[in-house]
Amino acid sequence: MNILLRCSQFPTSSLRLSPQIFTNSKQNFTTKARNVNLTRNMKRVERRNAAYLLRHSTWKGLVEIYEIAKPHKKWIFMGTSFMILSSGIFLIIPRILGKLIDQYGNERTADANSEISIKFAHFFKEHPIALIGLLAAGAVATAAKVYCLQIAGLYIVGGLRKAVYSSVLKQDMGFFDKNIVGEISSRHAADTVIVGYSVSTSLKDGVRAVLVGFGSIAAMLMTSLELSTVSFLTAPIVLSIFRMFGKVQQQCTWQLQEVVSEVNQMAVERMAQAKTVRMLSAEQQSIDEYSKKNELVVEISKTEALAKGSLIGSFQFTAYSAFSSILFYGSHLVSEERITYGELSSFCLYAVMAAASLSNISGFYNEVMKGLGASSRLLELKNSQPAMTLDSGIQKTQLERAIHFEDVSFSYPGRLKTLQNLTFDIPRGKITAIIGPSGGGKSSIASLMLRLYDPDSGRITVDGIDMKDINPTAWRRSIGTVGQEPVLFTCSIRDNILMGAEHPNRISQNELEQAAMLANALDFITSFENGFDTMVGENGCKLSGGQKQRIAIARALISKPKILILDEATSALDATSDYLVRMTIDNLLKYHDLTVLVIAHRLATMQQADQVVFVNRGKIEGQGSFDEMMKIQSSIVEQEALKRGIPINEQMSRVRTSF
Ligand SMILES: Nc1ncnc2c1ncn2[C@@H]1O[C@H](COP(=O)(O)OP(=O)(O)OP(=O)(O)O)[C@@H](O)[C@H]1O
Repeated sequence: MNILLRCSQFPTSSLRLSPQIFTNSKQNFTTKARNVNLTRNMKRVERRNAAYLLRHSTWKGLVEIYEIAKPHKKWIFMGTSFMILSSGIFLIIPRILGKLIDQYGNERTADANSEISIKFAHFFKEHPIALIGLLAAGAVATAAKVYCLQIAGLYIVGGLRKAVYSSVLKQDMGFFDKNIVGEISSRHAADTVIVGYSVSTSLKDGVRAVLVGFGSIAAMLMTSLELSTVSFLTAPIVLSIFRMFGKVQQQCTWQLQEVVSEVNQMAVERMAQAKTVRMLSAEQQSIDEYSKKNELVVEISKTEALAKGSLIGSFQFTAYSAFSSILFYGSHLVSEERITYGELSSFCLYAVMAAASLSNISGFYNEVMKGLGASSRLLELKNSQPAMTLDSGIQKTQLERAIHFEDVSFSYPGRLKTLQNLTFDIPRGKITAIIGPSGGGKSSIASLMLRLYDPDSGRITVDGIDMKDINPTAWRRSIGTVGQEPVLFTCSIRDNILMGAEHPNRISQNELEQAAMLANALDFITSFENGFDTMVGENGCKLSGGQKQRIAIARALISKPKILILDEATSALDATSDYLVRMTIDNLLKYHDLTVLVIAHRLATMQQADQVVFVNRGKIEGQGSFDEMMKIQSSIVEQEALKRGIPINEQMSRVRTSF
């Protein structure tokens, strides 16, 4: 019975509250503190975002995006063709309009045969409806261009998103221990939007802006060299204004993205964990924290708005000054008959087009750089090579003799030794119960058995074959696993159970019901109005703890595994649910020919085991049959009890009542 004493010390993880970090936000938020905070946050954000994105804006990413874009070149080709057509039409129109204006006056006109635009002007003068037709053709070409390139952009981003998602899901568990899932999912969600926007902007507007920009500058030069010189004099002023305010605005945009994503992340987390927030009465605390972060958003937005306003204002000022100069000087040239009214009109239209295109090019450049920065982070995820590949190695799906742990040591990244020199067997067709205090390493043994991690030293063999040589996917498929805290996905009961099957569409309703019956879940599932199609809510929030547990058991059984890993629930289930889950597990353990590793917390489970392994602080401290273990453990239990100054008899009675 001494072993029972030991077990009483296992702190049940009953109310495993999510590790929320509610920072103390009750102190007064003075202006000074706010400013210090703002500056510090801005600096941090700047370091993390703007600098990162810019420094990582390499053109190398373009090559990879090109590879992803390759299968969709049909759309890009069609879109580019329509773009050239529409740009050509809209570039020729101002010239034709200028010539048309001249046709109506007595101004000097060039020889009708000397220029194609004059021929067009003659033609359109005779057939004005054709001019409308040409404009309509340009508009249709523009619409077709936008459609094709938008589709191409969507395919490219979809491809990138899929590549990143599948790469992330194939990473080894160490990757998830080292990286924060929130950050990865934000990269996946937010960065793909930035890349998507950048790709579609570059394809749709960028190339067009370059084409039209250079085309209109060339047309300006061809129309009048003198007027072009006057216009180009304003270019350095416009460029320096763009540089100055554009930079500030760009930095603010990056900072905003980062802070807004932090605010969102916090809000989503607190809303998703509303129950925990309510239990901690932390509503006001969360609202205060949210407001504090929101203030930062407003502060950065103010700077951004100021930069944006100054940029637009200055641009308007320079643009109007430039146009006024063109008109004044142009009228002077017309009066001296050095150019015609028509030429002045065409020139003005080309100047407007050039200014708009130059402004688009600058925005396009920023978008491309931002997109490249974001894509480098995504490509880093996409190209990240897992230490353990998912689908290579020997296809071992049956256990013939035993799984053997041979002097196995293991530690999680950044942790001291979690498991040390473990040697024991999990024989085929037997029940092995792992017992021991909380944090001793029981679940880590199960993780190694599933090959979620590889040992640092020693080895695990399956029928003599090193587990490192076995195909991890095939091996895991042959094992049914029920965790201590069942995780359900936000879908129907049916889909949750079928998640455990290799080929879900080959599972019949009968097989589904059988698995649910074995898991003691059929009765409550059929009592629901929608039966197996009942939606379980986010992480199964619409079900009780015991129901979730039984669905997780059904999921583990759906593929009829010959090996089972059960991490016995220690969560506080209500009496009936607890009883039903216990019954289910007890029934499963009676099945013949099933190899079971059970992380046991109950006396009844331990008693059913063929062997019991006692793990404490990462070491095996005892191993044998249940009865043998009771004898071996006595001295350890007594020592522990003495250390804590608890009379042994008192501990014994406490333990007995807990089982
Ligand atoms: N992913 C991880 N990264 C780093 N350390 C971990 C990780 N998972 C577990 N640990 C640490 O490894 C040690 C063993 O944990 P493990 O979950 O195996 O214990 P356990 O015996 O199953 O505990 P319990 O009975 O409370 O579930 C603990 O100190 C724990 O903090």
